[in-house]
Amino acid sequence: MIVLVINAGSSSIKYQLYQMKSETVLARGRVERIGMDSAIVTHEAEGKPEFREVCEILDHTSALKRITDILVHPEYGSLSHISEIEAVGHRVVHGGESFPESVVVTTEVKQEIRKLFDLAPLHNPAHLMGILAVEAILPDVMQAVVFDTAFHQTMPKTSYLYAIPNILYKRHKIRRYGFHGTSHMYVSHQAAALLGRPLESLKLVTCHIGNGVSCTAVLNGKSYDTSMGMTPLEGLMMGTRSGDLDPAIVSYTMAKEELSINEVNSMLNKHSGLYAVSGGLADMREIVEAMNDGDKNAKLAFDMYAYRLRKYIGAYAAAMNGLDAVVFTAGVGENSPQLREAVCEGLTFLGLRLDRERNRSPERGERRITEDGSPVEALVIPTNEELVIARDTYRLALNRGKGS
Ligand SMILES: Nc1ncnc2c1ncn2[C@@H]1O[C@H](COP(=O)(O)OP(=O)(O)O)[C@@H](O)[C@H]1O
Ligand SMILES: CC(=O)OP(=O)(O)O
Ligand SMILES: [Mg+2]
Repeated sequence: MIVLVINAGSSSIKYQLYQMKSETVLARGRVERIGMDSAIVTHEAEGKPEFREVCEILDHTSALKRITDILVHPEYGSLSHISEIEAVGHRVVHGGESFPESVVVTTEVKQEIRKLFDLAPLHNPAHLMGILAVEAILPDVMQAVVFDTAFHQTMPKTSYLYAIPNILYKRHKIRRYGFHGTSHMYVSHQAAALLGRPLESLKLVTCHIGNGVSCTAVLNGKSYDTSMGMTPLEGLMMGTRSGDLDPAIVSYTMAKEELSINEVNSMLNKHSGLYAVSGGLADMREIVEAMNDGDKNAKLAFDMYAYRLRKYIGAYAAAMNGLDAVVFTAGVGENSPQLREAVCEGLTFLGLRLDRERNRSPERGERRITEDGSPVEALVIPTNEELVIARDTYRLALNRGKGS
């Protein structure tokens, strides 16, 4: 069975085309910097030349159209016709409490995803656009959704409740959900394999550092605590999101600046984080470049970002009463040795001894970046949310009696 996986992030769509019987990736690619002045499209397929273009792509729907065109392109594509795709699996960021596991898309599922728009304003709208765009291009294909929130359903009440009146949880399900769960789950399994130890015996802090950023305390293979909360706004500093702040700032800013609820939400989600502190740069590559050119605001943004990561790692080591390894993953975590160094620098007290050369090596793939014998390890593990989504989609398609 051929399965197409769509991972629509806030600023990118990544996709992979799988032959599931052998779990082979037939093609993969990404559209990055969606909605910015120039988007970057990259695509590679087994036995075909690589494809790359820089063009203007304003929204997720146009991005998906570009992807399906490339998949059937005579020179770069892997399919003769788009109908060869038998199932499509989507990443969906917010599943609330309705979806503890992956499901097949139905009218009700789409309604639920829509109901959660307010709780994941940068993501759920993009996911639904993706689902609708696939419906338009492949009306008969089975679609499944795999939720970022599912892995964190194991968090204890002490982690997921807010210290506010309980009626708000009862009435409105106001609690912490956590996100990037598919990624945190995948890298924890890979970390255990790399360390050669059972996951059930490990205390890990997994750091998913992409455009969105979250850390998870993974205790004995389960999510014990995570930095994102009811929405993907809580926790660490991100590309355009503030992360943690004093909640009183919201009403105070609304009063002082005469802002509406939407305006203040937009400020915290789209105009804060690296972007706000650096004075307009949300992309870590640009931050590092500006910082190396002596830009003081970019340096401050970078330092705050790294400092906050270090604080969370320390807090989670305390939460688990110990730490075996810190795992770095996603766009920044996998590709920025400077950031990893800045985070690890202050963790020697925990027994994490970074090996600078290993950290800076251009090697890709899963690897240790600590010195031999370091009591706490640091690992780089490229995430593979797509593989987890493909497997769940395949399982759901087989359950419905579709091909093999
Ligand atoms: N070589 C690199 N050095 C530093 N940052 C990088 C590098 N490559 C990618 N990134 C950063 O990764 C981030 C995007 O990560 P990604 O996981 O793809 O995000 P998302 O899925 O949230 O869209 C961007 O901030 C980008 O600058
Ligand atoms: C939940 C979230 O922040 O996702 P992303 O990192 O893809 O923006
Ligand atoms: Mg992502």
